[in-house]
Amino acid sequence: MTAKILDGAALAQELRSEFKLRAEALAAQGVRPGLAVVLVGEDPASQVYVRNKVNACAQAGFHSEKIVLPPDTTAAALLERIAALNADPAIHGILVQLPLPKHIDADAVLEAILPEKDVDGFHAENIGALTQGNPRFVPCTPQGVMELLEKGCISLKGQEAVVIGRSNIVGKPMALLLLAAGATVTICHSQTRDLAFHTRRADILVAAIGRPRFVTGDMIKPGAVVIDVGINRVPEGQPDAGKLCGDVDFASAKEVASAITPVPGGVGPMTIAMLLANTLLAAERVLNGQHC
Ligand SMILES: NC(=O)C1=CN([C@@H]2O[C@H](COP(=O)(O)OP(=O)(O)OC[C@H]3O[C@@H](n4cnc5c(N)ncnc54)[C@H](OP(=O)(O)O)[C@@H]3O)[C@@H](O)[C@H]2O)C=CC1
Ligand SMILES: Nc1nc(=O)c2c([nH]1)NC[C@@H]1CN(c3ccc(C(=O)N[C@@H](CCC(=O)O)C(=O)O)cc3)C=[N+]21
Repeated sequence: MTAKILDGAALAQELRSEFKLRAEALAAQGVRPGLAVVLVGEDPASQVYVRNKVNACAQAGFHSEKIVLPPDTTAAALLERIAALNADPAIHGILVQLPLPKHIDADAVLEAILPEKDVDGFHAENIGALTQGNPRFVPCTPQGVMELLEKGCISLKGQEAVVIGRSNIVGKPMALLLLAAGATVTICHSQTRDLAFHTRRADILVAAIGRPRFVTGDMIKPGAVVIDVGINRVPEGQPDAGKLCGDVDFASAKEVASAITPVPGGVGPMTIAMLLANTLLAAERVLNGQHC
């Protein structure tokens, strides 16, 4: 058996065409959706992501601003930039690229973003709302995964879902969304005693670990749906060294799973599409006066 490929790149492209139409409709009413992306430092991978986000905005007819600050930027200076973006009516969404340099308290920065402009969904208020089952902005990566599952007609009610990873940006919100959709959810992490015991029980397995090709075919239940969130470089000495790979060993996993997301072309493009979706939502809410 070879698994069906859940094509995130194609679905993201489809969604982005829809967003363009919605942005045009908003612009006709005098509001052009605007996203600000703030990058502190010179990490090359972050630079690529930020460029991709800004390009996606341009293609969909959004206004966007890229704010690049030097690596030695103080927390106070960053907070000042955020305060200015909070007050800027042309900006509906603010994203501060993570990770931030170690000398800056990332939580304090995320809390400084106005909740109604927090298109990443990382502000405590938005996480609280999601936890209570009343979401305002759903974090982009887990939201993208849910869209892919829905598009793939994968039902979640009563299914055993296992999420590997418990980060605030992926693992935890992913588990909350699967739970809300009716799955029975297990969250695994680096202290989990017998990881394979859990993964082999999963009807839906989500890997958000940050370790190249960590999940192998023998850890997967035959027929499971495998979602690979990881974005890693293939280590030296392995086939395709230096290229992008996920947290799942695609070659062995696709022989066992019923459906699987590739890397690249799976969850990553969906994350960017959901960032545009959240920015549109923020702009639509301004037009409809749904906050303040
Ligand atoms: N496709 C996309 O759009 C996105 C992709 N990513 C990618 O997803 C991956 C995860 O990102 P993120 O959540 O930010 O990463 P973090 O490093 O914040 O979290 C990784 C999680 O994996 C767990 N973990 C690490 N090693 C093991 C192990 N050996 N066994 C079991 N669990 C383990 C950690 O456990 P513990 O908590 O105990 O340390 C932690 O909870 C990365 O590859 C990242 O690049 C991230 C964001 C978006
Ligand atoms: N505040 C904040 N919000 C984020 O959403 C956020 C962040 N910080 N920090 C880093 C992670 C990572 N992330 C990705 C987004 C898109 C791709 C993506 O488009 N990947 C393409 C490949 C891109 C390439 O070729 O490098 C793919 O998988 O096909 C990957 C990773 C968002 N993150």
